[in-house]
Amino acid sequence: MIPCSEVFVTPEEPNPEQKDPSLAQTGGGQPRLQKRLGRAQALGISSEMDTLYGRNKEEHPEPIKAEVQGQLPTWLRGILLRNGPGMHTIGDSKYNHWFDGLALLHSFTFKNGEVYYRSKYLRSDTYNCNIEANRIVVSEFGTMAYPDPCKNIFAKAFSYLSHTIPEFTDNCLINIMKAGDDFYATGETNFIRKINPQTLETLEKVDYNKYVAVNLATSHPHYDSAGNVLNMGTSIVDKGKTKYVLFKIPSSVPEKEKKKSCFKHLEVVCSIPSHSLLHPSYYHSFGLTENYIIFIEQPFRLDIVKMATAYIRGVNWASCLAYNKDDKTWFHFIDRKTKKEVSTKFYTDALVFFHHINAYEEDGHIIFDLIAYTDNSLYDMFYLKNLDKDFEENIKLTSIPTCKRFVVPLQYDKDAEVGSNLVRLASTATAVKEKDGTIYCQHETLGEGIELPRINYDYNGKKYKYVFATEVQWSPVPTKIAKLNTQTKEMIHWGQDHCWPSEPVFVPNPDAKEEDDGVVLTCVVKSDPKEAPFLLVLDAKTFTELGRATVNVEMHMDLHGMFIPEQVVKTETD
Ligand SMILES: CC1=C(/C=C/C(C)=C/C=C/C(C)=C/C=C/C=C(C)/C=C/C=C(C)/C=C/C=C(\C)C=O)C(C)(C)CCC1
Ligand SMILES: [Fe+2]
Repeated sequence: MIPCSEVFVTPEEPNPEQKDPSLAQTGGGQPRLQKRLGRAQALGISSEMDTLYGRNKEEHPEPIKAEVQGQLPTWLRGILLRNGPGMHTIGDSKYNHWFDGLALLHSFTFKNGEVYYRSKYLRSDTYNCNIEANRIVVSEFGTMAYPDPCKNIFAKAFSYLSHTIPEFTDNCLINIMKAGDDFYATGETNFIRKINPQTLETLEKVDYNKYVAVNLATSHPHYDSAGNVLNMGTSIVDKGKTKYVLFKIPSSVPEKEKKKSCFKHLEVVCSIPSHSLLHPSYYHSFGLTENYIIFIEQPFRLDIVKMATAYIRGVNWASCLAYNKDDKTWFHFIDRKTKKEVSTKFYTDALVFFHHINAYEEDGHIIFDLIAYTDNSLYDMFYLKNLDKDFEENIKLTSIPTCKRFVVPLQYDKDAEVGSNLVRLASTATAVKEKDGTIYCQHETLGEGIELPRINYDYNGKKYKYVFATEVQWSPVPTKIAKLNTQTKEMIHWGQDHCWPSEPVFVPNPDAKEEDDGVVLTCVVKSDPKEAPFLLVLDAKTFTELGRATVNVEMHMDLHGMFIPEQVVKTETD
């Protein structure tokens, strides 16, 4: 447990006398927490951060019927469940970074042509401790939380020693994962939180570390055809080694063990030693084909010594991430049957990426698509101080998100000449044999200015055509959503004035014959706060609007989510 009783503050702690005394009391049950939350939410509306990103959002735990315009397909039944940061100010303390905010879950339930909206803060230990203390008391990636600010350096050092390995946050704000019959909010630490997808209530806290030695784990797991979860995490300097660990969570457990959690049956698939003991790569997702797991070791690395001393040095963990543009990016391919890594060394130039799009095999090659950058300006762009009222003009990415395709020949003529391109498919991507036997890969660009990519997941690991994504140019403003045809590189778009669409989620038509038979769902928030947000339903083939469900609430900008078909979870009105 995170110790709620300790009084922590963030570095920018204001004068304690400015605090509202009604917020300073400790103890008390849920009603008091609720009251404080209300006040915290009110306090979050500051002129400095009065933007769609920084403003605290109210939760709406009871279903609100949306006003539906247009005709939603009758087969669209289930819950769109999404996650993202909703609260960045607690009492007088503020998070530094948008990705630090407290997780706010929200859902749209589709039933008989009607749509119901609800939202609820994840009651993580982090949330409870912060609200109880009425300040940020648990560190997030971009915000280090401190014990009493009056402590001098020696007191800080003592406090540091008693927190040598601080308990990580369980503020799981990034995504939603299905494991077995259950759903979890996920972040990137060793904790995930079970949630009720209908009521959005927070349930058990799961510590991956009890089942597999990882300190960090991705929030973008994959699912195999049997519904097992495949995920990976980093094990930092454990028994003198730093490694990336791939693990599998079974979709079901034997009948006689039904009461046990599926995590008890978690299996380690394999592990990949890190190129560097003290500088493991940061990664946010990985790839999967029918026969291989793809892990990309990018030169965007955590500095473990810096991390271990961050607390005492008064810096956040994010400052311990560094991109080395002169290093290589290594590709690792693990055979899913043998669990062994392909021995040939493949690499490309330095890049930064967060999202794999899809990957597949063709004629002895592995093809994988990423959204990549040439620097780390994306993370920096989301510091809240950058997202104040003039950010649309002032904040610019120095690297545009680029959809890159790599084509990697697993089977090639071992006697091929040094310097020859081993790619035998129609692509401008290359893979050139080098003197030492390593293979240097260069990408083909499929498109630019898209992020938060989604596909028809039935095509995950298979040859595919379509990417659905949010369109951005050089700023953090999502202006449109796009459908990219990876074969022709054509893009079609949906966008309207003042509309900021979220990550588009593809939902297949149950009778689908083609990859894009279905709808695309996106939450649209308005840049004018007086206008109501809506959930947009597009025909995935043509990107024409089928309908929209408008909800008169202040909706948060979110990150990721999933659609849960009705047969998987009964809808709330059942
Ligand atoms: C949202 C919009 C856009 C795009 C957004 C993108 C590309 C978002 C990517 C999000 C990522 C990479 C989120 C990662 C979050 C990571 C977190 C919260 C990690 C926490 C880890 C902790 C606390 C671990 C500590 C570990 C230690 C200390 C280990 O020693 C655009 C750009 C499309 C525009 C519209 C909106
Ligand atoms: Fe992500």
